[in-house]
Amino acid sequence: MGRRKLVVGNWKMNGMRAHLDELEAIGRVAAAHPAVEVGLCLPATLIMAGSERRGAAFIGAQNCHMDISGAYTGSLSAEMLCEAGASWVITGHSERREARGETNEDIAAKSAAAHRVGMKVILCVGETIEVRDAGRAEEVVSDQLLASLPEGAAADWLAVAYEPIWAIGTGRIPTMEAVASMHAALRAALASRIGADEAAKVRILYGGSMNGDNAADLMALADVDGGLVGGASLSAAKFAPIIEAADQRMKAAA
Ligand SMILES: O=C[C@H](O)COP(=O)(O)O
Repeated sequence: MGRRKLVVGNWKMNGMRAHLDELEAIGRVAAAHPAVEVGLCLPATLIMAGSERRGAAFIGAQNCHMDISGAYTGSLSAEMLCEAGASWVITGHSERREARGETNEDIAAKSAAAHRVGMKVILCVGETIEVRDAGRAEEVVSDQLLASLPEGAAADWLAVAYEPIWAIGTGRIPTMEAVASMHAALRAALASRIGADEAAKVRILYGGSMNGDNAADLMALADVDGGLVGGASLSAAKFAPIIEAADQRMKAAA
């Protein structure tokens, strides 16, 4: 049995209650493509309302704290997000690694905290353009993955998202060969830690300027198991072709 494609929108710091109509429309697209697992990682303010109108899409969060509770003004625990309706959480997004100084250790701890309350995790990794140009992308990103991988990582609760930082929101993506090679390297890195059988079940998503024009090519690559989508997930009209591309690949592989 192959890996089920996973297509997740990351709304980042976008979305007010007025956008819940769009979320509902995405939930309907998800319902029309049950072979694909579809989700939306929302700003925390929309998680509760979004989870009531999500249709067949799951709702996720974009970050969580590593502790259960405590004096952390402005932070949210995994348990709080889960109670609000989030079943998944993104950890290690480059926008938090860079701007918030999150370390690999923080990310492993956040991922473990989410798992402890029964949430699933999308763990993000990716290289800068300087690292890519220096020809060190696979080595650096594989090391980053192993350093931020939580204890006991397993395919039933952890997915990985490869997001080249220079491709996020820029309209640029790596060559298909580079994406294929990176995803294979990441699976090999996972295998070295959790064993080849388990690594073969982990879904590895591509993220960074994925859209309706490039999704089919990206998802046709052997180790690309879906996408983590920013800008193109904000409307059902732009997100639907990506979900459809994933559905086509599921049908082609069946
Ligand atoms: O989490 C999503 C990624 O950062 C990709 O964002 P983007 O699709 O807007 O390039």
